[in-house]
Amino acid sequence: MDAVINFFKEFSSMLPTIKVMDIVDILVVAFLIYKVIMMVRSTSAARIAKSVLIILILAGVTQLLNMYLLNYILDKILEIGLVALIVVFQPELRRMLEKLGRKNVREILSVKEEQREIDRVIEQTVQACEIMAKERTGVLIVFERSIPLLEYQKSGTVVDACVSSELLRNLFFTKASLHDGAVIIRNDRIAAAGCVLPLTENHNISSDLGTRHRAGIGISEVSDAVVVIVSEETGTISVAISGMLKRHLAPQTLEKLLLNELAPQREEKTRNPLKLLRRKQKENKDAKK
Ligand SMILES: Nc1ncnc2c1ncn2[C@@H]1O[C@H](COP(=O)(O)OP(=O)(O)OP(=O)(O)O)[C@@H](O)[C@H]1O
Repeated sequence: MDAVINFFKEFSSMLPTIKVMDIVDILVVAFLIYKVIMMVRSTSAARIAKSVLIILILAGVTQLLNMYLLNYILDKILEIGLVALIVVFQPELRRMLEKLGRKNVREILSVKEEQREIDRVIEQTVQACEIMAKERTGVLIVFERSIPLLEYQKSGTVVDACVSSELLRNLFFTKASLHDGAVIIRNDRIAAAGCVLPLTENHNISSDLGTRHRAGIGISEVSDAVVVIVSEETGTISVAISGMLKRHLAPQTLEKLLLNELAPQREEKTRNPLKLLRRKQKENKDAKK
């Protein structure tokens, strides 16, 4: 308790000495922390970041309580952990630095960059699904969220590529070697293709649904992933979330659903107004038919 009181006493004595540059310094650090949180949010990195935060808090508490041995061990864990983190997140760090090099200052300061990317990913996915539904090509796309799907990714082939309608169509093209199984999308990139997913054991689902749909529902039961399925037989588009399957979706509904699930903080009015207008016109036209 004394330590806490001392801390606040010291803090209040320091207040008059704070300069403008100190405030700028704090604001810059806060902004950088915010950017890092936005970047790792809803990824496996977020879970690891939480663990690091817990260890940091424990290290602080043990220092305050003068628990030297435990504090020493936690300090060592943090030292080794930092090196381990750099090794584990080497691909993500490399991608982040590459992105940083490509952006201008305005883009670096903008918080909308990640949102624009997820919008683009959704647009490309919907475009691909619409075409593949018409062509009767079977599709199984898994959007990873906070629960890592690494063990399922391992059953497939690493792709690590930018999401585009053309690439998705190529991956599911019936004569392509990776068309069987699922594509996993992580952090707005195609992480892997040809992945084997767990089948649902739910006996209540419609008997006209085969293994592609069962696999899509299965992975949505064991994780928080959003799964898009296109039936090879009927061309219908479905989405599985938390073990529930929404069937017979129009491309526009699919887009709305994906935006809701994958970019919930996004408001309609912040999206490209021209695109919204075009979509509205198309919806009106479809309604008149
Ligand atoms: N466990 C699994 N993980 C990933 N993909 C799977 C799995 N099981 C089956 N699939 C995919 O589903 C395909 C078989 O689909 P099947 O026709 O049995 O299912 P369906 O739900 O009736 O789909 P469709 O309506 O498209 O015919 C396989 O070729 C494979 O690509």
